[in-house]
Amino acid sequence: MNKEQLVKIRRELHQIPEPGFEEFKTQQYVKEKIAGMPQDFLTIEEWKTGLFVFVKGYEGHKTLGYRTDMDGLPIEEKTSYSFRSQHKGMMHACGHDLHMTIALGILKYFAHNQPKDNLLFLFQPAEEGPGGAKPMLASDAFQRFKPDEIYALHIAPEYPAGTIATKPGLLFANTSELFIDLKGKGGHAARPHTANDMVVAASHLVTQLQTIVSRNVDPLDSAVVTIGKISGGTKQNIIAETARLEGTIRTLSIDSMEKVKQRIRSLIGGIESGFDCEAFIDWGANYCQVYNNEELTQSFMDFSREQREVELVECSEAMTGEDFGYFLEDTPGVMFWLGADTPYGLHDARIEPSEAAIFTAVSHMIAFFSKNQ
Ligand SMILES: CC(=O)N[C@@H](CCC[C@H](N)C(=O)O)C(=O)O
Repeated sequence: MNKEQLVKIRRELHQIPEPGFEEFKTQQYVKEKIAGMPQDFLTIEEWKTGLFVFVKGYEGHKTLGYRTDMDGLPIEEKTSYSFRSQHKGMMHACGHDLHMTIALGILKYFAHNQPKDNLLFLFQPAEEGPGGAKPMLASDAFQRFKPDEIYALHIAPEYPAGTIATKPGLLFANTSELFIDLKGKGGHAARPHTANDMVVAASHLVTQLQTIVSRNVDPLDSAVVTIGKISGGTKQNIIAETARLEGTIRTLSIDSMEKVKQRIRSLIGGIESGFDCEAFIDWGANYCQVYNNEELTQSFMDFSREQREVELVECSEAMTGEDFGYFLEDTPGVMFWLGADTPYGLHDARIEPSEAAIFTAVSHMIAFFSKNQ
């Protein structure tokens, strides 16, 4: 696939971001692109709103997996693009449009040039939540095609295009979503003594949650508790009967995740008794850490170091989450960051990743998967 075709695909995908497990147009688009490739070595199987594409190798002694995510985020786009999202309130703000384009670019090459080993391409829905990796891993199709190794990438705004950054072992954190509903008693704004205000209770809780990382987690470990959304009440002169906090927890160690959750339960117990209200916790989707296989990562890094068009960086672990961690629990493999050179971070409405990153990744992964041919 030439650069112009790759850019066209990325821009078309950018315009149709969809939520997790609702990637209907995206799946259709990807299917049409694959249908336009030679079919001789391909077996395609739909899985929910995702796809498995198996490429039969001419020797086929082992199977190498390559996974891309597919979903967008509920963000109103603020880029300068002429090809902005056509789905109001949704945006590819985490690079999944680039990730899918890269997967299609690699796949097209091997649809034309039969690989020695089998390849399995996984187009995975719902990475941003509620998590497509775990059920995809448990699916019959995955168990049938079962890769021996698995690879994936994620764009990294902070590195220049042409950079690949990774490390053996722990790369991304353990995560848990966090939803807390508070229920008190509504009333007239002028009569607070007859009501039980959940805006006040929620405000106290948000402040108390900030003490977990600073006071309860070992300073030499790392954790994050972020409340990304708070809602409650109905009108400025009505005391709120309910409030809801939505957030996420990140920890580098598995033990700290349990400890943070325990502290959240205790603080919520305190809010319930202190504010005479009821509280309900939902931990939402939990993702295990992304842990790169040491040996495969060393060999991927050695290979990358030798490629002149790539700048390899050995990075530190990050507090981002990725349900690709579930594939790595099952199958040895490697995840890496792909430099995409934009001043705006992941999940920012203004992010404009460099499309040059697509070309780097496509040629790098074609060379990597071809290295033993
Ligand atoms: C790479 C990236 O940004 N991943 C997401 C994963 C979301 C996990 C889950 N929905 C949560 O919010 O905990 C991230 O936010 O790190």
